[in-house]
Amino acid sequence: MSVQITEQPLLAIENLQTSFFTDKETIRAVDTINFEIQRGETVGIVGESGSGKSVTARSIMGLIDSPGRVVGGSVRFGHERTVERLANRFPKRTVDIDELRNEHDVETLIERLFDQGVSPAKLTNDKDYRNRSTADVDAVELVRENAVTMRTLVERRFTEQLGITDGNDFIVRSEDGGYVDTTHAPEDALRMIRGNGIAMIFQDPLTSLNPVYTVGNQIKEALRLHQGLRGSEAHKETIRLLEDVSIPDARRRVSEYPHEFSGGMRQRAIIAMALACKPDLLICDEPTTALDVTIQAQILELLMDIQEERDLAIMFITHDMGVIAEIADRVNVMYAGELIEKAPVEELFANPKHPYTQGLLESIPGRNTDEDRLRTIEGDVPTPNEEPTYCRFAPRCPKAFDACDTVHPSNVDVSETTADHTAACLLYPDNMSKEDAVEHHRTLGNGDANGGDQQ
Ligand SMILES: Nc1ncnc2c1ncn2[C@@H]1O[C@H](COP(=O)(O)OP(=O)(O)OP(=O)(O)O)[C@@H](O)[C@H]1O
Ligand code: NI
Repeated sequence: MSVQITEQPLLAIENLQTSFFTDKETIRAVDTINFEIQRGETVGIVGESGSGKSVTARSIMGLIDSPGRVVGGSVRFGHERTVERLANRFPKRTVDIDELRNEHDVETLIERLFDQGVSPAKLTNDKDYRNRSTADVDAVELVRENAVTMRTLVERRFTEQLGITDGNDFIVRSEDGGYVDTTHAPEDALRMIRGNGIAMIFQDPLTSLNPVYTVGNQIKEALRLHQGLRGSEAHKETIRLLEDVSIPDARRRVSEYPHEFSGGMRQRAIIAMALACKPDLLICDEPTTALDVTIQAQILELLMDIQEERDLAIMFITHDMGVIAEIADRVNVMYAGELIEKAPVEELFANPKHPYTQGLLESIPGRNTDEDRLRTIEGDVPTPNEEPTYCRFAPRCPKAFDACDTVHPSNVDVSETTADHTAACLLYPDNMSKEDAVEHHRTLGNGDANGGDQQ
């Protein structure tokens, strides 16, 4: 697997918060989560039913409908081709970081924010500055240590507060990599992104295929929309795509209807349709759940092959830890709207830290000594309908103690060997005493450690 190391991730999710406002309550379906996807890698999102996986995917795609809304944070998609195309189409809503840098002095801007009472914790994610007040930190220091740059100011949208943009922008351009923020993009921009930048496949292939058109015609339509192909050119490309996803006898099957395809073949057709958009990121929401185990394995194999060929990044959603082990490079574990553990896949399986992850791993068939007595975590995921001032997993947690009911755990580093492993649990960091760890989380929670920058 070739994971290209570039400064900018392909996708950066920062403090994303999506809620559903029902008559009865506000459901915080995605509650302030942070993660990144690099080019060409597979990031798994795992968690039980109701943990917020699908809402995360739909938030990225700009597909949240009323009564739901993205209420905070950002989703930055950084593929150059998409950024260029959108910047050309929406020039008035594009901000150029390099231009801003020429026009303004970052130090002065930071000082102005300090004067308005903005704390370093809100300006930077840098741990060294998290819990310090503006009185303890000066602008020069932040700039010198690269803890705040023009890019951070733009990303965190202080530009509007500073009056250097109108705050209407959702496209950021820069020599060293720009991005499009899908949470602030209008519908016509989102359609352009969904067309070429990010494609999504769902659990049930039937809902994604129209029963009244042949499979071939539906792929051709995608090719016409996203690549401008028509006629025999489109026909040839359609057959090539069907062959790419290993549909046998593609020349004949191109003119068949979805109901003539088996479940596995339909899912292959859906993947072909997603590929017709030439996406850079493919979001798969439980694409194999409805399939039997053998077919499931074939589809996973297919996705991995395609990924290698096309240098495609994949975000793979599943509740199945076994599937995660097969396909993911890095894993995000979600629980009740929150991201509670994050690690490279080998590290997560060898060294799960959060009691919830440990529970999920114990429930994989074959990992227990006694296979018949499959252990699952007792109870259900609670509906996240209030602000977490406690640990949402505590009621089901075998390791819960008093403080879990009154202190909300933040994600902290949990590994000596990799900086890439975090968990949100009061038991960590485990090089601290329990009391100190709890105190640490209490301060992180109060100190706005995640830099929640928007309402
Ligand atoms: N349209 C909606 N209206 C109200 N609440 C919703 C809506 N969509 C999702 N939710 C709530 O958001 C939370 C997260 O749902 P989500 O579908 O993201 O879970 P999931 O992790 O994808 O679960 P599954 O594995 O079952 O697909 C749940 O509490 C769910 O009830
Ligand atoms: Ni789901």
